[in-house]
Amino acid sequence: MQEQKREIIENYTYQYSRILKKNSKIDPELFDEYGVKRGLRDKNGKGVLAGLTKISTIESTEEIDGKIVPIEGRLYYQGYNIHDLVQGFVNKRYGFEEITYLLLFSSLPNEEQLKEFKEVLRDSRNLPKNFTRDVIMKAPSQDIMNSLTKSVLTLASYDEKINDMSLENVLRQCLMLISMFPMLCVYGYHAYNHFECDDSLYIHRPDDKLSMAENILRMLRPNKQYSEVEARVLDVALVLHMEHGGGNNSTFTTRVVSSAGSDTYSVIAAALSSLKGPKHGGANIKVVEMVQDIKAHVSDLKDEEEIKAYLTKILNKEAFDKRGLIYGMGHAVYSISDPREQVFRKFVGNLADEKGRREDFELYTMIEKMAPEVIAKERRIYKGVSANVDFLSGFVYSMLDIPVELYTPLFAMARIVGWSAHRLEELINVDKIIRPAYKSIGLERQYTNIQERG
Ligand SMILES: CC(=O)SCCNC(=O)CCNC(=O)[C@H](O)C(C)(C)COP(=O)(O)OP(=O)(O)OC[C@H]1O[C@@H](n2cnc3c(N)ncnc32)[C@H](O)[C@@H]1OP(=O)(O)O
Ligand SMILES: O=C([O-])CC(=O)C(=O)O
Repeated sequence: MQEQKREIIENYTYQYSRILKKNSKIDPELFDEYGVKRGLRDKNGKGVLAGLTKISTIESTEEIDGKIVPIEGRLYYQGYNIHDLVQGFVNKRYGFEEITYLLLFSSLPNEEQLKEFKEVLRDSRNLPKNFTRDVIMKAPSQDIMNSLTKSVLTLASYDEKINDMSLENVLRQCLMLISMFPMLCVYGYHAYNHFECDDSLYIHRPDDKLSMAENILRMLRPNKQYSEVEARVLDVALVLHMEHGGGNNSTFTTRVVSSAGSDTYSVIAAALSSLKGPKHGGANIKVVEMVQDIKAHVSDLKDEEEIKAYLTKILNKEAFDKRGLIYGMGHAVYSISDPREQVFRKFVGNLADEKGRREDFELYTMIEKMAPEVIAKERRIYKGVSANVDFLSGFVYSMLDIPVELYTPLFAMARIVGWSAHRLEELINVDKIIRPAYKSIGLERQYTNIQERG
C-alpha cells in the first residue's frame, strides 16, 4: 500500500515538474532587458551595494592609473590584515577567543579583557538540563547542519527572553550560541555515529580550562586526546572562517532575517540553512567527495591531461554529482587568490608530510592548477577563478581525523561569530526591513469559474 502511494506521488511530481518548468520559465533575455542583476551582481560580477559595515573588508581589485586591476585577495577583520592577526597568535596562544572579541567589540582585547571574555564564554556554555538526551539524541541524522539547526531552534523554547531585542539580550544570546555550537555539533555527530553507524557513544564534557579548538577535539575523540599541533591547526582554521563581509550568502541571510525583527535563534537557523549549501560552506564536504571521485576514475593521478579531461567532464555535468561545478574553486569576490586559502597552503604541505599524505597534497595542487584553466575554457569568466577557502579546509580536517560530517559544522562553529557581529551591527544601525523589488512580467488574466476551466 505504502509502495503504491509512493508510486502515485512520484508519477504526479514527475508530470507536474514538467508543467512547472514550462509555465515558470522566464526568457533569460528579459533579465537584461529590465536591468535585473542576476545574483544581485552586475555584469562584471560585482555585487550591488546593499549596506555598510565596519566588521571586515575584502579586497580583490585595485585602481592603478585610473584602471581597475585584479590583485591577490586581501581580508581584514576590523581593519587588521588576516595574515597579521594569524601571525600574532599562532604558536603563542589560541586565537579563537581573541578574534571573536575583536569581531564583536571592534578592538583587540588586552590580557585582562581577554581573560574576562573567556570566562564569560565559559559561563555562557550551559546547555539546558537533559538537552543532549531530549533534543540532540532524538532523530539523529548524518546531516549535522540540520541537527545543529534543530538544536538552535529548540534552545529558543528554553529562553524566557526570546523576543527581547535589547542589545544586551541579543549579545547574551549570541555569546551563548557561540560557546555552545561545538557541543551541539559534536554531540550531534556522536548521536549519529552511535545510533546510525553502530559505533560506541561518547559524550565528553568540555573542559573549562581549554580553548574552543582544544575542546572540539577533546569532545570528539573517544580518549579525549589530541596533540598541540592538531589543536593549533584547528584554531587557525576556525579564525580563517569566522567572518567574510555582509554580502556572503549566510551573512546576508542573517541581515535579511534580522531586518524583519526575528529573534536570534530564528536568524541563526536561517543563516545555518544558507551556509550548508554546496555553493557556500557546504563546498568543503563536496571537495573531499570530488577528490575521492577523481581518485576512483583517473588512472594516472600524475597525468595532467587525464586530470584535465576528467575535470572537463565534471564541468560538463558528465561526472561526479553532475551539477557542473568544480568545488573549492571560484569566488564571488576574489579572482587571483583567496587569502585564507593562502594561509592554509603555508602549513598544509608540512602537515601532509607529517601525516603521510604527500600524494594527496600533490593531487590537490594539481587540481588547483588545472581547474581554473578548465573553467575559463568552458564558462564566461569575468574576473578569473582560483581556489577558495573551502578547497583545502576539508583536506586539513581529514588530516586531523575529523569526520567528514563535521566539516561544514566546523565552518558554522566559526562563522557564528561573524553572523553575531553582523546581527548586532544591523540592529544598531539600520532598523529598516530589507525588501528589494521583483519586476512582475506576468500578464493580467480574467478569472474563470471552476466548471469552465479546461
Ligand atoms: C566560503 C565560500 O562560500 S567560498 C565558495 C565555495 N563554493 C564552491 O567552491 C563551489 C564552486 N564554486 C562556485 O560555484 C562559484 O565559483 C561561486 C558560487 C563560489 C561563485 O560564483 P560566481 O559569483 O558566479 O563566480 P563568477 O562570477 O566568477 O563566475 C563566472 C562563471 O563561472 C562559473 N564558475 C565559477 N566557479 C565555478 C566552478 N567552481 N565550477 C564551475 N563553474 C564555475 C560561474 O557559474 C559563472 O558562470 P555563469 O555566469 O554562467 O553563472
Ligand atoms: O564571500 C563569499 O561570498 C563566500 C565566502 O568566501 C565566505 O562566506 O567566507
